[in-house]
Amino acid sequence: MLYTHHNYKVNEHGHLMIGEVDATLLAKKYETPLYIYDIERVRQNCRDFMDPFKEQQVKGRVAYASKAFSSIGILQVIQQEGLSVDVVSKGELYTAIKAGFDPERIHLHGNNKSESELEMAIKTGVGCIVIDNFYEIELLDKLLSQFKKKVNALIRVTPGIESDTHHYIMTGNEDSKFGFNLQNGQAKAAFLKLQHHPYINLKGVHCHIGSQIFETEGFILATNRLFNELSKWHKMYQYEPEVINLGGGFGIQYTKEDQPLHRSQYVNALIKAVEDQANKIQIPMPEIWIEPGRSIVGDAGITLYTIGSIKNIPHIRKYISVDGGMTDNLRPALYGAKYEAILANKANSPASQKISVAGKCCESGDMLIWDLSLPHVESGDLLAVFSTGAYGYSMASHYNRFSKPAVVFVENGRHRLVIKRETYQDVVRNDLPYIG
Ligand SMILES: Cc1ncc(COP(=O)(O)O)c(C=O)c1O
Ligand SMILES: N[C@@H](CCCC[NH3+])C(=O)O
Repeated sequence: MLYTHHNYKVNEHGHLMIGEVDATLLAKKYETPLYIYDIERVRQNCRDFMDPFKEQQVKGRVAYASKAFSSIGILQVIQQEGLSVDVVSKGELYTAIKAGFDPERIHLHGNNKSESELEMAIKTGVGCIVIDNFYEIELLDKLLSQFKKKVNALIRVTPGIESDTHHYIMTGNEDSKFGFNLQNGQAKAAFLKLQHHPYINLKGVHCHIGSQIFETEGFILATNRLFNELSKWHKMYQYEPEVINLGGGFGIQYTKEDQPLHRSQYVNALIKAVEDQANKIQIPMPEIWIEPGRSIVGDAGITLYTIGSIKNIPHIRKYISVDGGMTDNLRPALYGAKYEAILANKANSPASQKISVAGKCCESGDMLIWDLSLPHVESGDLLAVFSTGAYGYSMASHYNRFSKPAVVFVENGRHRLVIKRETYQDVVRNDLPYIG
C-alpha cells in the first residue's frame, strides 16, 4: 500500500473506500471535482470534544465554527450531536436557521458586524453576540434600545499571544484586527461600558489565539492572561463571569509532519487551566465554551479529482493537472498548505515516482501538491486529496468562472448529495446585460 499517514480502507478492486462507499462509484455518480465527507468521522470529532465536559461534569459548550464549512446538511449533523454553532455573517446565520438550529445555540462573531447583521441576529434571538470593538457597542446601543430587546454577550479580548502558526491565521497577537486589547486597557474600557448595560447581559469574555495549533501552552497562557484581567475586574467591580470562551484553533493532521494532540487533550487542558485560575482568583467556576471549526470537519473531508493532462519536463519535473484547484482549495496558494493524496482507483499500487499536482486555473501558483509520491498515473485516474473538509468549500471561488463542485456525505455505506454542483449557467445567474 502507498504510504500516507491517513488510515483508509481499500476494497478488493484496489479502490479507496470512504464511509464504506467505493470512491470511484461516487466519482461516476456525482462527477468530479467532488467534496466527500465521512459523517461518522464528523460525529466522532464532535464527541471527542463533548465527552470530556460530560465526563468531568464541567458545564461547557462546543460551538462549531461554521466558517470551516457551512451548509444545511453539516449543521443538521452538528445540531444532532448537541453542539452549538458560531456564525460570522448573515449567510452563515441564515444557513444555521435553515438547518433548524435553536437560535439560543447560535453565537455571532465578526470584527465588522454591520447594522443589518446585528439587526438580523437580534431579531433571530441568537444566544450570544461576541462583541469585537467600540463601533459595535455603539451599533448595539442604538439597535437594542430601538427594539427594546436584551442580548447575551461576550467581550472578545486580544490576549497578546503569538501562536505558533502561519502569520495569516494568527489572531490573538496584540497587532491584530480582532478584539479589544488587554494590555492597553481597551478591554477594560469595553467592560466598563457593558457591565451595567440595560440591554446587554455581559456573560463573560472570549479569546481566540489562532488556528491549526498543535500544543496546549498557548491556550493555557491565554487563559491565564484572561484571568489576570478578570481578577482585577472582580476585585474592583465584583464581576464574576458566567462564561469563558477560549475559541478554536485545534490542529489537525494534513501530512505526517502534523502531530496534533487528541481533541480530548485540548479540552482537558483547558478545563484544568480554567479550574486552576477560577480557584486562584476565587470566583465560581464559569462555563467553558470552545469553538472548533477545522478539527470538526477537516479530516472528515476528501476531495476527489479526475486527472487530465500529464506533462513531463525531463530532468526537471512531472506535472499532472486535475479538474479543480485553487478554486476549490485555496489553502496551498494562500498559506503554502501541504496535503497528502493517493490515486483512488489504484489505492494499493506502490508509489514509483514523484509528481506535482496542478490545478486548472490560469495561474502558475495554482498548485495543490508539490512532489507527491504516486504510482504510474494515467489520464482519467482519480486523485483523492485527504483532509480537505475545512476551509475548502467555504473558501471556494468562481475564479476563471469555474462552477463550485458538489458535496456528498457518506455514512455507513450510504451516500447523499448535500450541495448540488453548480452549472456554468449558475455562474452567470447574477449578471445583467449592460447593452440592450
Ligand atoms: C473567533 C474564531 N473562533 C473559531 C475559529 C475556528 O478556528 P479553527 O477552524 O482553527 O478551529 C476561528 C478561526 O480561526 C475564529 O476566528
Ligand atoms: N481559513 C484558514 C483559517 C482561518 C481561520 C478562521 N479564523 C485556513 O484555512 O487555515
